[in-house]
Amino acid sequence: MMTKHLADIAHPTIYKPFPVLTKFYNVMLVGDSGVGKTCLLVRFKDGAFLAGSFISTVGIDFRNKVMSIDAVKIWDTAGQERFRSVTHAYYRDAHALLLLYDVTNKASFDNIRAWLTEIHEYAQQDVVVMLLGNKADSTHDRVVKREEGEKLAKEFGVPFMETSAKSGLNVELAFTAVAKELKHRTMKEPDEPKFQLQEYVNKEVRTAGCCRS
Ligand SMILES: Nc1nc2c(ncn2[C@@H]2O[C@H](COP(=O)(O)OP(=O)(O)OP(=O)(O)O)[C@@H](O)[C@H]2O)c(=O)[nH]1
Repeated sequence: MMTKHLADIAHPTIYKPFPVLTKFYNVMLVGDSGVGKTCLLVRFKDGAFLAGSFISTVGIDFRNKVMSIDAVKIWDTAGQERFRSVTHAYYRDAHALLLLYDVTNKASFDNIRAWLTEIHEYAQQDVVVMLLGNKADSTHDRVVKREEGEKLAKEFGVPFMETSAKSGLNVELAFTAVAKELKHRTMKEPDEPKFQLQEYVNKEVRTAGCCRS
């Protein structure tokens, strides 16, 4: 066990206590089963990809991550219908929702409208929602074009990007962007302009297959 000596405590330059984090933003991952919610969380949290056999989330799970902006508590929900009543209970505490579909699965894209209806029903009115087209690395199996995701996002007025839990494409950005928006809302002076989430995303986003990803 580590001990702290009084002599160290008397010299604040030597002993700096850890900063006390007072704020955790709740970020919830939602979308059909198998779209890659758990993988996205693991990629963001640990920088790794969970390849191989697919183990469905049961109910709900969470992980904390301290970012340079602030800390986030990420709630990984089960996409399976049978857990829906469990996950509904968590919506109202969510500050942001990352809504995922899988670019290789048309049904998961078609279900986005139903997910948005559900969000509307159970989440707070001012919740930050971002649409993510995951598995953008799967070039050969892709059935949903990036433009289709962009169009749907525009229709609902939410920011959009494609991600890949496998390659890491835009994963950090998705979480950073919502954390920046939330932080800005909390800290903003009354006369300060609003944080332009969509503009920030447009500036930072990388495209699948592009050399900059
Ligand atoms: N190619 C590719 N495969 C992915 C990606 N993300 C997830 N997968 C695969 O997709 C499958 C499902 O991933 P999960 O993260 O478990 O899906 P989920 O959305 O959490 O599923 P539920 O827990 O049932 O809601 C796994 O076999 C992953 O390896 C990705 O970005 N690219």
